[in-house]
Amino acid sequence: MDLKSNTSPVVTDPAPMTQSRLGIHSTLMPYSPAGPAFSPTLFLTIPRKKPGILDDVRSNTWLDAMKSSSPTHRKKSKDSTAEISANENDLAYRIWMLKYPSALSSFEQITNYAIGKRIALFLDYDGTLSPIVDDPDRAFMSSAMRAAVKNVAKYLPTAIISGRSRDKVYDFVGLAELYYAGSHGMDIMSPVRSISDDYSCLRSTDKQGKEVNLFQPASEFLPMIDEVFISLVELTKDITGAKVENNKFCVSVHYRNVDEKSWSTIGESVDELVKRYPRLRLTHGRKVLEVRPVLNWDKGKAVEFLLESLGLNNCDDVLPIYIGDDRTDEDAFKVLREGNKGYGILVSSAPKESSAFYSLRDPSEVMEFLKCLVSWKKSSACNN
Ligand SMILES: O=P(O)(O)OC[C@H]1O[C@H](O[C@H]2O[C@H](CO)[C@@H](O)[C@H](O)[C@H]2O)[C@H](O)[C@@H](O)[C@@H]1O
Repeated sequence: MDLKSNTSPVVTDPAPMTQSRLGIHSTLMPYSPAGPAFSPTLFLTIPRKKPGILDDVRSNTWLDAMKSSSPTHRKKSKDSTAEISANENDLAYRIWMLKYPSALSSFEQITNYAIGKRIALFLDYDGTLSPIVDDPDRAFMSSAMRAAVKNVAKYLPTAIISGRSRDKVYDFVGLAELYYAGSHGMDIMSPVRSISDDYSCLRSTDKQGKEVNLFQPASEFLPMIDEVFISLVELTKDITGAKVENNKFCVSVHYRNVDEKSWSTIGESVDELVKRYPRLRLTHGRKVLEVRPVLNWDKGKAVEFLLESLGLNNCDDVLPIYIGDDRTDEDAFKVLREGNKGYGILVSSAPKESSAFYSLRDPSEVMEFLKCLVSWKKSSACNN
């Protein structure tokens, strides 16, 4: 992951990615079949020195990383200094958008690439379909957003890939016509279809009683994750505002509502605990620490798995689009960019380094984008 902690609001240039800096992604040629192949070795080699806390972030200290982990909840002040800084932020965002153009203003460009192809849509949940809120149990998506997702799924194969448990994200979204991957892709329900022997799936049934494939590469970690969940609840019980969420194959420790003075306490305690489990690692997202198995599996691999399960891999007539807002979504953006397969769209209201091609400011723009896809599909159906 190549997210850099930066003192300047304007991000630094990453290694050259495409020839374009102005949104003309001309290297996204018709799908290249030479994308990264699935490695049957799921387990990562555990390094001699176990990664320390928040090793996925290049930051001076992990406390800095915890502080910079979400652009939301900036205090609004009325004085002129705040106004100047708001203007500077706005300018920085516009400059950033030269590199990550709005997927709405670039819609025609995107659909031009999609001519003669089927778009496969992958959506993150929190911060993408639902706005970031203080209480993770109340991160509801609006009914307008649900209608937009339902509508787009009539035209395009659509999957949700979330850090939440699959059941929980299903309950939030409530649409049976989608495909769901929970626990950052470590729990995927997909249609029954014969797929590569590299993936060992179980046969199961979905909530409607239909036969499905269940892919759970971290299943052996279940007892360990449950044990760690219980310990984390105990460990954080006296830290006001801390919340521990069991996401089945990973655990989230939320510190959004914890007084900043206690962030180091919470970070240290979680780090200490995870050090006792060499097969677990600690990453972080938006005001959340995440305990996950040391496993060569992520949202990027989940996209590849779903494309294969849906019969959409190895086709040069498929254009995958992935929309997400968080660090874990970068794995999916990378798979699409490096395999020259499709587009990542980063949802962010602040400049940040990303492997995505395009950007959208917030969930309301995501909804707009989904509606545009539907209108485009409808009009292209009329024209054919
Ligand atoms: O992959 P995602 O679907 O984006 O899930 C990532 C994490 O999202 C949730 O936490 C985030 O959203 C909460 C509600 O808006 C917010 O309170 C929290 O600060 C955010 O980090 C979810 O609760 C986590 O379990 C997911 O891992």
